[in-house]
Amino acid sequence: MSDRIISWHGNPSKPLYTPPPGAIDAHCHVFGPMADFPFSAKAKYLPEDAGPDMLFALRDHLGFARNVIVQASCHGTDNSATLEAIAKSNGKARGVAVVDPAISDADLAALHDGGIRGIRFNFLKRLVDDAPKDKFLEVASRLPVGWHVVIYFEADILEELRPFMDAIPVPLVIDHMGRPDVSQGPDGADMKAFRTFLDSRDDIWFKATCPDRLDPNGAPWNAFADAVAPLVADYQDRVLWGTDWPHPNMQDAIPDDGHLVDMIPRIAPTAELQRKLLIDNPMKLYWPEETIA
Ligand SMILES: O=C(O)c1cc(C(=O)O)oc(=O)c1
Repeated sequence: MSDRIISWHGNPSKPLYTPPPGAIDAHCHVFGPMADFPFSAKAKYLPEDAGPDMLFALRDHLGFARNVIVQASCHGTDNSATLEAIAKSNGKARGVAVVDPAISDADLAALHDGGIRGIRFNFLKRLVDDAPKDKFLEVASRLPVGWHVVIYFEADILEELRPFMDAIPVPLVIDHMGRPDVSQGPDGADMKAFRTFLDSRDDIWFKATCPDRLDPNGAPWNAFADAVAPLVADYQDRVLWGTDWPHPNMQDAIPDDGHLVDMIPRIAPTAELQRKLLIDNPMKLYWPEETIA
């Protein structure tokens, strides 16, 4: 692999929309810094450094209070960079790890102590070499209490993954809604299939994220807003939101993070929907001890 890439905006705008106090960016990543946390030998992209100081500066600039840091594929199963970012956050970040499925129970417990509350299974062939379902199921059956599984897949393998996902005994969180083709509209085949999946269990959550990845027409992402707003309204107690900063692999269409935040009122138009999306829902998954039972 050769040049390191930059996939994030150098000077994102200040959003016009102000998130409510306590709002959580529930999907973001850190890259490196490489000198301290080298990238995986199996990484499919080699980014410039985008460490915790940059992430927390962006959090403040955009008007958020907390982050959920999802282990990026370029760091493989070494969660040190994610753990270091959580440790530096003064309790304002928690995370999702990617683990070798053979991880010991003691190492899972250590991840919990470091602020991890879930593990991620990635099924995108352009990001990972293999995704062993049998091994994933085994580790999913012995996670620390309160953890969930985050799954990243593309819409064309939703049906194929159903038996596997149905067998996971903890809550599921689906990254980027399983990448529907939002240009099909709110009643398109991909959205319908995703709704059927959501209706199969009441503990499937999803992230209404990544208009930049999912809207083939680009900014201002009208197709994304049209397709996703009804989903947020209908599943308002199970939806999360995040920037996806530093936008892995988006170097050819880098989104302005301020504009991403300005999508929030377009997919969640009322104060109540916004509170659920940005505070109540992510708090239940990541800071449950602070929520009233
Ligand atoms: O679509 C992607 O390229 C992508 C990659 C990663 C990662 O490399 O972990 O995470 C994401 O949420 C999205």
